[in-house]
Amino acid sequence: MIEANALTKRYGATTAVDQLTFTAHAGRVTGFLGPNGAGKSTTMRLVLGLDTPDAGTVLVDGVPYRRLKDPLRTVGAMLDATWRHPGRSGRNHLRWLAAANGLPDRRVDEVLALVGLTSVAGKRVQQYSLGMQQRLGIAAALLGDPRVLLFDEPVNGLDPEGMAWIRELLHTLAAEGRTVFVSSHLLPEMAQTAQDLVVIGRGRLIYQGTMDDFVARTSEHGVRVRTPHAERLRAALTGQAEFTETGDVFVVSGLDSDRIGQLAFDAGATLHELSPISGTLEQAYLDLTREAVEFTGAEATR
Ligand SMILES: Nc1ncnc2c1ncn2[C@@H]1O[C@H](COP(=O)(O)OP(=O)(O)OP(=O)(O)O)[C@@H](O)[C@H]1O
Repeated sequence: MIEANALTKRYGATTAVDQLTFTAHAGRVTGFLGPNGAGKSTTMRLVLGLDTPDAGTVLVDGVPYRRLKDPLRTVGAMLDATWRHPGRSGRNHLRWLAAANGLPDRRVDEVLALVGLTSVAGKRVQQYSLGMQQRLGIAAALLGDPRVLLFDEPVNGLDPEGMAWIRELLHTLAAEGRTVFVSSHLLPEMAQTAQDLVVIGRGRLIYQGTMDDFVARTSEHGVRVRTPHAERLRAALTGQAEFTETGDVFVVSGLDSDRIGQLAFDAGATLHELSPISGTLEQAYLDLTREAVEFTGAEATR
């Protein structure tokens, strides 16, 4: 479990993390979302004791990182997958990490197998593709068999196969009872990966809860209806619900599909389609973060 309580970090005049309180639970994949500059990387660094908070606390399985007796056995992280040790092989990189942290050498081969790098373990990391570097970063995070895992943008630059592999791995790690805390800018990918969400904007919490509840908040709800009898349907819906009309397609909000079907039937309007529109993570996210976006599109393109 990761528990942040009123966590605050300032850099000069910038408050990167502002009174942030959230919990990432064991046995769940928690997605960490926020616009650029919202404070995600800073938060992850605070969790890992790489930075000191100005106020508040963050605990990893009940203990501040710096007081953990065996940090690598408690928490593993992949913050910057492109960091590498030029000239060293993947296996030697992990051996070096294991030795520095008092972990058994045999664990190196176990994690190499776990991430599918056994056959290239002797190759120099310089020659690794981005996908292989990501896998090596994940292997390093898993080295101490930790209960808590943090991944910053683990699918960045990966092909669909690589993304599917990471998704599967994160699900497995959570199913084993671990806490998995992961940031990503790829919302459709996150929608398939995370069960819980922590969303921040300008360093502050704007949502904490389940993915399902978050998506249910979206304004993109309604029912799509297609009819050759637009006039009859329009008359039936007027005063009963809000709707938009484009050709023979109506998008109705405020009534469920059972009720719309009944109204259409009573009005003698044949329906060729009656389908609820479910919200997407992307829509819910855009709705919620609109005001919290630090750099608007206009500013970002300057
Ligand atoms: N070492 C630092 N010195 C000064 N300012 C910093 C430092 N690290 C972060 N910041 C500032 O703190 C804010 C939060 O940055 P952070 O990198 O945590 O955001 P982020 O959500 O990870 O962004 P991105 O999605 O772009 O990676 C930004 O305004 C950033 O410029």
